[in-house]
Amino acid sequence: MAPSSAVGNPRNAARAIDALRRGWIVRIESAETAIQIAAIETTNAITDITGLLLSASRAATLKLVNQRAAADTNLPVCIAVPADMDMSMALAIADPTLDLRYPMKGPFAALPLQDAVSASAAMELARLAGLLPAFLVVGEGAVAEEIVTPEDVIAFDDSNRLEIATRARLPVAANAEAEIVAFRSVADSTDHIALIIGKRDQTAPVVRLHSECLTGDVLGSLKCDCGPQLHEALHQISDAQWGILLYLRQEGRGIGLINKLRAYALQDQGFDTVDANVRLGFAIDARDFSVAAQMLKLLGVPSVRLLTNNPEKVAGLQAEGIGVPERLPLKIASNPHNAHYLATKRDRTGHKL
Ligand SMILES: Nc1nc2c(ncn2[C@@H]2O[C@H](COP(=O)(O)OP(=O)(O)OP(=O)(O)O)[C@@H](O)[C@H]2O)c(=O)[nH]1
Ligand SMILES: [Zn+2]
Repeated sequence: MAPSSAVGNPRNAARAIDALRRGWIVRIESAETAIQIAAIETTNAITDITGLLLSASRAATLKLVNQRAAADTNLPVCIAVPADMDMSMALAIADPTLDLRYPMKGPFAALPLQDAVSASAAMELARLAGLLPAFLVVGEGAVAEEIVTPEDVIAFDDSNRLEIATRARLPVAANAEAEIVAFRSVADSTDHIALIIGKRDQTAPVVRLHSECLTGDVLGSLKCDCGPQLHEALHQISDAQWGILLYLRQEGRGIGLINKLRAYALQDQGFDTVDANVRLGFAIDARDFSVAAQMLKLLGVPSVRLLTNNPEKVAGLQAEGIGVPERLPLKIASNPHNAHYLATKRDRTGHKL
């Protein structure tokens, strides 16, 4: 289908995200066709199920690749409803973390995908809702709670403007001279935070983009390096003339807490951090660092000395017009629980360690 030039309405996407989290039916309408879906993990007892819509990588795990044209291997897949399917079987088909518990599944038959654009929009809605990208396809007899178009989903992503909501003094352990600035996100409830440390001058500040990690930041998880990186960054910023920590609400590299914990469950089964994300049906890294660029612009900061090992962060800021004259490495000693994770970041996602 040719991409439509229709202008989307982010409100429809916001309502669709809410509906999917509640287990309600959402109708995705494109110029030519419509598909009605409900998220497998939140829905119960929906009748008139005509298929299951799964991510491309879930299809690969379920050995559905052979049934599709080579050109389609990045597209979601719709499969026929297996005989006698109940919701626990649907969940076993959807959720890769259950594969060891329910190894005997299939064979499955792929159905022709009516509308690849709508199906891809469904995958993005799942990520935005923090849900597994796996849906029941519901027949036309059912009444959808919300109607959304693929353009609405794009408009939702594009509409995520930030504004400074409030600011206050916040003495922290690393430095008593700090100010916290809260940014309200217009489109969703992911409010971001900046902590400005030291006395502002004309030089480029030392800046850290820290993506939220509840397990590492709060619980002291040893599986990643987030907690120690956060504290090391605060100290390095504090040692500089001035600097800013941007605390970005991008839990799990943008797939949300629950999906990150599913990735951890897959890591318990032996998959590394990259393969776990892919197996769940997500990008390796779903973060959008333009949000950090927006925050810096609102703070009046045109260029930064960036504390990171991740070249994507440098590129992400530069792409939005923020100068990065210098990258400062952020080295943390590994422990037996995160050594493999850090090696994977070095070997598979280009981190400079
Ligand atoms: N999906 C997923 N997310 C993870 C995993 N481990 C950590 N994270 C998330 O990864 C993010 C941490 O990334 P950062 O430390 O900001 O960035 P980075 O890409 O490691 O780059 P640096 O700036 O070099 O630290 C947080 O959002 C964590 O929740 C994992 O195994 N799976
Ligand atoms: Zn972490």
